[in-house]
Amino acid sequence: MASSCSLFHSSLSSKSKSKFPLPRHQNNTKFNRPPPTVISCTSSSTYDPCPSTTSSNSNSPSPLKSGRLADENIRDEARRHRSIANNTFSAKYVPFNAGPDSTESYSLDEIVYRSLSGGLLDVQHDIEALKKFDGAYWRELFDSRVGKTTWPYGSGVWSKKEWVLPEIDPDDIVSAFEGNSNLFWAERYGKQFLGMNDLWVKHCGISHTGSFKDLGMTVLVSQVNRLRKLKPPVVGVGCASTGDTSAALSAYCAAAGIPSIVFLPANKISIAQLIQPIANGAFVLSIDTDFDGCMKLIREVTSELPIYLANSLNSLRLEGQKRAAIEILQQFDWEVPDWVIVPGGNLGNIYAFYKGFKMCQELGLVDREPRLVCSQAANANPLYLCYKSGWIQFKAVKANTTFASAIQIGDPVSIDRAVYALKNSNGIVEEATEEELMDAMAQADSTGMFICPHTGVALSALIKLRNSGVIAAGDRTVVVSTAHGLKFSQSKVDYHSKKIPDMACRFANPPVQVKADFGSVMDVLKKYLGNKTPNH
Ligand SMILES: Cc1ncc(COP(=O)(O)O)c(C=O)c1O
Ligand SMILES: N[C@@H](CCOP(=O)(O)O)C(=O)O
Repeated sequence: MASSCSLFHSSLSSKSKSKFPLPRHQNNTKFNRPPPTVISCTSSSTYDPCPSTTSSNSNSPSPLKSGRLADENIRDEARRHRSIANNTFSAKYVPFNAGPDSTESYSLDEIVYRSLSGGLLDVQHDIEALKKFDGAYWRELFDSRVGKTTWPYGSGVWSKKEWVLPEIDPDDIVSAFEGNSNLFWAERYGKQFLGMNDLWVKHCGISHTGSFKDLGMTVLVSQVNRLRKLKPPVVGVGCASTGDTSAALSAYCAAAGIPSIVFLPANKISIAQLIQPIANGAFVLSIDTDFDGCMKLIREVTSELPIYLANSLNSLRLEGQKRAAIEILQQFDWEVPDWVIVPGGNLGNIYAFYKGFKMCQELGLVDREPRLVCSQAANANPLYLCYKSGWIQFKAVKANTTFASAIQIGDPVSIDRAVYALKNSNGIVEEATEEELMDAMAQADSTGMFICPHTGVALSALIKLRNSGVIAAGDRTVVVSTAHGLKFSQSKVDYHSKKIPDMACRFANPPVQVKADFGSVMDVLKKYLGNKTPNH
């Protein structure tokens, strides 16, 4: 931490004379300068995406039962399986939603977050190359990799490597074998509260750092790991965060030995989230502003210093996150659900889901896409307001305090991506008041889950759409749970202690204080049991 500190302080003082590569096309007024030199390299990866088609050295000792040699680790094994054939697949940055005449594109080895016009970028895969294999091929390949420890396919993200970062060498990959998260059948919750029997909760928060951010961060940090071997180096990786991006960034960077820098809005994230980057050795700045203020600062800073931007403005992140959509289809044996409901803040994830579903349809793994719902906290609802205006007008808002603190965002960077995803999936936007989201969370918890308030926001949308008949009782519906409930225990403590001003906390279940004697304990138990009827 001390060395990081001095490194960045000295860099800050030499602000205008940076000799490091700077990102292209920052569209902040401060960034109106000619695009600086960027680093670029031609990919020479020769890794064969399909291990079954590779051959190993015939002079090598005989493999162990697992396929690994006696003195090999899983990375060594992957290295031995490298093919001499050229990699068939590739991807590049292009302007997001560019017209057919656009020729602007960048190698993924360039440091670029914005297009020449200042718009967002997207990672575009060589779809024609991917289409040389049919849907059945891809389904079978992906299915064959689930539940294995083969590097890097044991990861739910890298099991789809050809669709994520096809050209990266497995040696550069930084992975915690993220993904492969539980798709939970919400049997009791669905039946009891919504009359549904095909309701599922995709637990993306049951993950290495407790949120879906791991899915995108393994991709971003792996690419940084690769870039750092090129000249000149990327010194560190930075983000603004409401607590989950920072946790994922710091963990993946720590695993790879890369410095991470996180900008956090002071007193606006949970204690669990605050301690995550601290424990992982990140350089943590607690800044007296909100998330939108931190986001503005990190964009300015990353245009001046050799710090790679890790927020979802960087379209690499979404390549990892889109994989959750593919995994949902896979978990349903490639059947498409009717609805997928996602809580939205900075709005990268809703587009990532759209993109994952779209790719599966385009490449013939499935024949349609689900309808998407994005749900926001009413206290931070710029997308909802835009949707209500008939998509006519987007206006950033001042985000107010919400228990769903990770989505307390008023000026989402991916607004254009979200609008595109929702328009193209016949999507819907909903909002949830504080009471609605906390009640939904408490009810879900009472059926055996332990969800975060953001998942409460998504469930509130489901409740509204069921009540209005938009979502039918028999519709197969997936609610995306984005973080682990344990990160947000304080909100549950407040709710169950009925300590929240102007909130009835109708489903609170406070502990009963009882004297330490047999009679007193028997009295309260008899009263409790008397109120219960057996539940068949
Ligand atoms: C727990 C949680 N849920 C939902 C979101 C919203 O995701 P996005 O910013 O991609 O809309 C975030 C972060 O913003 C988050 O941390
Ligand atoms: N909830 C996020 C907010 C930033 O989103 P990002 O996807 O753009 O990094 C967080 O946890 O920081």
